[in-house]
Amino acid sequence: MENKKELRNWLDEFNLDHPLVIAGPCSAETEEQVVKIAKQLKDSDVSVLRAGIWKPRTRPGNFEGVGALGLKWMKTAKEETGLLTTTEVANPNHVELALENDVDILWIGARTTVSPFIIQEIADALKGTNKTVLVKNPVNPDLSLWLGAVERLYTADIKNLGVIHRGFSAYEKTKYRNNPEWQIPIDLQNRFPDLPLILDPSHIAGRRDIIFDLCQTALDLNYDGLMVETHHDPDNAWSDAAQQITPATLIQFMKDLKIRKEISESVDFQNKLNNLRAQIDVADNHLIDLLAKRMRISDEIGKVKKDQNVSVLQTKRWNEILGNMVLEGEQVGLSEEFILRLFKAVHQESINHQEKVMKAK
Ligand SMILES: C=C(O[C@@H]1C=C(C(=O)O)C=C[C@H]1O)C(=O)O
Repeated sequence: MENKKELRNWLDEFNLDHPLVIAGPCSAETEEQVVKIAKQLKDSDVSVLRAGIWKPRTRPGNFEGVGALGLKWMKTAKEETGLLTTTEVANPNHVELALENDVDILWIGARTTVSPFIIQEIADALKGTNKTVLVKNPVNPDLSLWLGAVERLYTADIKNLGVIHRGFSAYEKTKYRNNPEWQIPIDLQNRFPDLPLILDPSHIAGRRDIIFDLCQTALDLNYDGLMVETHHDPDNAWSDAAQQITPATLIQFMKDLKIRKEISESVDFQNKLNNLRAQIDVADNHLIDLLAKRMRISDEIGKVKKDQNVSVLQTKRWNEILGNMVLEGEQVGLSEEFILRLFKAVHQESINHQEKVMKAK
């Protein structure tokens, strides 16, 4: 699959002067709830109503969705508000029921994207339709798995495609429910600039107080849309209560968010940008020289260790460096998260260098 302008045709057809907004409850709970939320979202920037019908849960015993009945409620909501509808499908039976009930856009969840078998089954079930399918990132931070699922659908002749960034699970606990790992969707945009990219801030955040910030970051990174979990009474939602916001809050967010353009024709802006970018280029070259120098020193340490048959990894020394660098970084405005990532990468490269020295005949 190659990048093509046509990849964004389905999105362009919305003819919007703002990002595409998909909103609605985590789960469809009752007909009244679905219709009520849809009505509160109508006459705003929201174009598509979302609701989970089948809810794959991490552990059994939680509310697992109302099932096919909820699709009828979404149809009613669509008739009453004119909003399009979207839901998650996780198998061919879901696809069949969604098609029967006139769901406009289907999305594939993070736990489904990880399985090429199921993606193929879903692709087969969609053959011959012109539905738009949005593929959420897989739970693990793996761009090729994500793009593999998209490609599989594309090859099965499903041409109206998009991706949803919902964050990635991580072993280490952070302030996010799912780590954003912004680098992955940035890489994805590099390879497929015309594949519509939508942020799901709700699943990244897991809590409502950082949703606005995530949305703004996405707009700063040229995302094409937002999919936000929205409930008329978030605290009493049957699933994901902590991360849902009210329709009124979302409507206010859409007023407060700054929509960026990718370029500006202003000559003054171009001059300033060129000047600063030249300074970045110089700084980057310094970084490379410095890293190369550090690795040459590490190679020397490798030789000394080899002579004495001492192990490459020196945990005590490494922890001292890490602790010191976090403190140093803090003083010059570099986040702990960044310092840890940076130095872990530097340490790994240093180890690779020493390994090479140790293994050399
Ligand atoms: C360079 C060394 O070897 C390894 C690499 C380190 C580094 O790159 O800073 C630190 C400790 C060791 O795990 C060393 O022992 O000092």
